[in-house]
Amino acid sequence: MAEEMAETKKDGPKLRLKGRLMSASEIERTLVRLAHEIVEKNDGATNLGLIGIKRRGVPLAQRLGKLIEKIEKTPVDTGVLDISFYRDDLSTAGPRPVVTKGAIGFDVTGRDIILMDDVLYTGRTIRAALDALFDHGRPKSVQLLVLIDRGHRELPIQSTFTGRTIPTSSREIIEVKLREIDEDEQVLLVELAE
Ligand SMILES: O=P(O)(O)OC[C@H]1O[C@H](OP(=O)(O)OP(=O)(O)O)[C@H](O)[C@@H]1O
Ligand SMILES: O=c1cc[nH]c(=O)[nH]1
Repeated sequence: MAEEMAETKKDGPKLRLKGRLMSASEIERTLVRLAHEIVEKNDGATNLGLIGIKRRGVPLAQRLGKLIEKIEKTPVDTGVLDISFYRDDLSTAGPRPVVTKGAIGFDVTGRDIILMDDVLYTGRTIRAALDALFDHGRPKSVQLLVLIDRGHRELPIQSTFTGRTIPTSSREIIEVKLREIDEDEQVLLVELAE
């Protein structure tokens, strides 16, 4: 652990690395376990549809789709929800998640949908994603998968499938790095340096 090591995000606050929470192989093993949990809970994969929330939920959904296909020997529909954050001067709660209009990639009506994201924090992204999902159709059910649950919920939202639960302080940040987006693969715990 390189606790004294500090990194500065471009044009962002100074961050101090506190430690690595997951390596690439730990992420892989966790996704394999989650794929088995999904299949077990849903009694197979025939009615499943996986939806990744941009950005890092998308490669997670694609990877889990392939893992489930390997287990069940049946292809699984995989789609995308694009959520952007807008800073609203009237908001006291930080940037507001807003869904960008765009196709999910398959018809969600009647399906057992699994929404996927890398980090669950306040729950506001998932709330926006649920609103958007129901604008696209009426799923039979919606389950939530997150790689990391770091606590600090501001809404009554919880994950159905959780990679790791990591209690954090509000000064800490979970940085999930996935090779498809970051050309790196690990989960880091960082802290605002001042
Ligand atoms: O529960 P919430 O408080 O809504 O926070 C969780 C969201 O925050 C992160 O997105 P981030 O803002 O880091 O964007 P990015 O992953 O697309 O860079 C993460 O990917 C989740 O989507
Ligand atoms: O710590 C956090 C909080 C929200 N989103 C992240 O990616 N990390």
